[in-house]
Amino acid sequence: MGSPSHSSVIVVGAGISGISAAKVLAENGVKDLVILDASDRIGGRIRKEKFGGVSVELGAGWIVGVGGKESNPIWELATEFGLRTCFADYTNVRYNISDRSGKIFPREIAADSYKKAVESAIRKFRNQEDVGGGDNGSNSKTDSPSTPLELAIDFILHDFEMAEAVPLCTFRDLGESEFSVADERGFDYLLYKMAEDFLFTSEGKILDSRLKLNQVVREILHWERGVRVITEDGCVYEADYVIVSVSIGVLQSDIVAFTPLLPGWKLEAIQKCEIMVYTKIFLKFPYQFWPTGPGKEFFVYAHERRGYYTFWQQMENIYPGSNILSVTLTNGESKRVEAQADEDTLREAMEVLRDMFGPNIPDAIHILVPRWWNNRFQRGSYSNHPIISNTQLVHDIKAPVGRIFFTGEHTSDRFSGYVHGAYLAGEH
Ligand SMILES: Cc1cc2nc3c(=O)[nH]c(=O)nc-3n(C[C@H](O)[C@H](O)[C@H](O)COP(=O)(O)OP(=O)(O)OC[C@H]3O[C@@H](n4cnc5c(N)ncnc54)[C@H](O)[C@@H]3O)c2cc1C
Repeated sequence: MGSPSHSSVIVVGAGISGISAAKVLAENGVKDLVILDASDRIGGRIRKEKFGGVSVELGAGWIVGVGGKESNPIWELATEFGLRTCFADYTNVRYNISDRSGKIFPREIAADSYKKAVESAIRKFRNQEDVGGGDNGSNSKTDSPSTPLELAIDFILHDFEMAEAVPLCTFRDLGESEFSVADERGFDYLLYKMAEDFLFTSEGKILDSRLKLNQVVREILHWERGVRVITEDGCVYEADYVIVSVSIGVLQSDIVAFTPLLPGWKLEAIQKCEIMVYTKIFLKFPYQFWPTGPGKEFFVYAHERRGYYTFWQQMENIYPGSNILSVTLTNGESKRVEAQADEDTLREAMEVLRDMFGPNIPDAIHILVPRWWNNRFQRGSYSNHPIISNTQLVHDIKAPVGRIFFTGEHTSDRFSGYVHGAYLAGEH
């Protein structure tokens, strides 16, 4: 092993927060930096993959919060770099709910259930606010969803929208519209364009030796005058400061050891932050058998098990003629599906589709099941701070410890969970 390289700053993680942090440093004259990422690419949870002849986004796929009083910086970048997007048309989603026999619930019944679910969520939110952030158990039994329709609506509201029930900053300040990324170059094209400003690139590739991929950080030693970062393959990097941008799930796991240990308040904040697992499964068909057109982009399946292949998107708006459907699972269902063989997932998804569209639809010819929970460099999809911002928790999660700084979507006080939150946290 040669003597360790020394730089001013080491950035751990080349997701959007790590890249935006490094860019701001470079713009401010800090050019001797090193960016280490465990995987073989930049982007982290922004990740495209070729599937069924097009580029699908396994991670972030929507630019959320557009058209409000404040501008969404990711929307600005997308516009500047000509990223192809299309409007995500959720308008009719609550009326496209099928029961297990394929019948669409009548509009008035769906609307009524939806209204009740929103009212109940608002009541719960207000009660939590009154008791200062804790859940006082006010989600009474009578409020709890129990029928397949109620469970489906509860899933849409809580695992998807939330905007209608609680004043999330993203929707309140940035706007209520969402746009799907519909660009063959992928959402991560924005990261390459950002990197071009401060790293050496050629023909769409980053060739700068300051970006080091396949470097799994296992230990961060820190003392009064500097830091030392040690990777799984024994490389040692020294610097004046380190910025850690790995996900909250990675921080909760034992992959990165801090020596000396992080202080108790920091460890407590890290452990308190909840992680959401969110999985988009893609299915490719020989031909399209689902309805298309305005108000048909999303459809919902109501089952007695909450979150069981509930939320579907047809990708005709994004990639016309691609014959691809995507279904979203979350948390327990995501983990269950990650643990089983893809053929079992395909069989389950086909049973659900045959419930909705009848027995004669064709089998899917390909399936793609991302595994965010079992990816040791992610350990989940995004942070889920308690809805009522616990100011102390957010403060502690992002607070530096000596020469160690923390960034990433989970450190954003206003926009945690989102790409724009990660980007702004990195800049900050
Ligand atoms: C399925 C899914 C759907 C989503 N949908 C949306 C959406 O539609 N819109 C939206 O705004 N947001 C969405 N998000 C959230 C969004 O993707 C994230 O908030 C954002 O990309 C996080 O960026 P980050 O830089 O904080 O973290 P990351 O992108 O996770 O970057 C951290 C980097 O650290 C690296 N790393 C981890 N461990 C180590 C280690 N030990 N050593 C070295 N490197 C390490 C990782 O490889 C990774 O590249 C979604 C996320 C997922 C997973």
